[in-house]
Amino acid sequence: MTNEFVFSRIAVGSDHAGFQLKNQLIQWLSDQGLTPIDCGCYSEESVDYPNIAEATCEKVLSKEADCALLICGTGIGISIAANKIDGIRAALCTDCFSTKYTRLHNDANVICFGARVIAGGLAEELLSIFLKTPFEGGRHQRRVDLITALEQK
Ligand SMILES: O=C(CO)[C@H](O)[C@H](O)[C@H](O)COP(=O)(O)O
Repeated sequence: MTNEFVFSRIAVGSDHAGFQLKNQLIQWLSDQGLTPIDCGCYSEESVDYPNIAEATCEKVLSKEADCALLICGTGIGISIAANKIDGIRAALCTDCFSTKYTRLHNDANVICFGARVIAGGLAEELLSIFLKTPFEGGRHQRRVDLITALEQK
């Protein structure tokens, strides 16, 4: 990992369970000089995470954002929803190793957190790793291409 960010515009979305962590991480992104794009939700009123996943991932597909961060209670529901969208490779991350390798090997373009699972400090650390780690390409590009081909079936 370098100290340089490889992404600068980050679409950020959460459901009600992730609302507080979303706000913390939006502040952290701004503090790093990056550009967070807040895709909601905008309060702790209950909302449905598939709608948030769709609205947030749309920013990546339209190239308004370079990548996205999604948060729900466990991170599972919102990552399942995001991975139904063509062109999205969403990774639910809870540790440094997986976070690094989902960028190096999977070219993940969405990182997901469970706000009821990990603390804010770890989330900041993982987000930093994700945003600073480039895709390795090579044999991994072939595998990512095979994933993309699955979307056409
Ligand atoms: O979908 C989830 C589980 O994968 C998310 O954690 C949601 O945030 C959670 O289900 C929301 O639960 P709530 O009881 O409606 O707050």
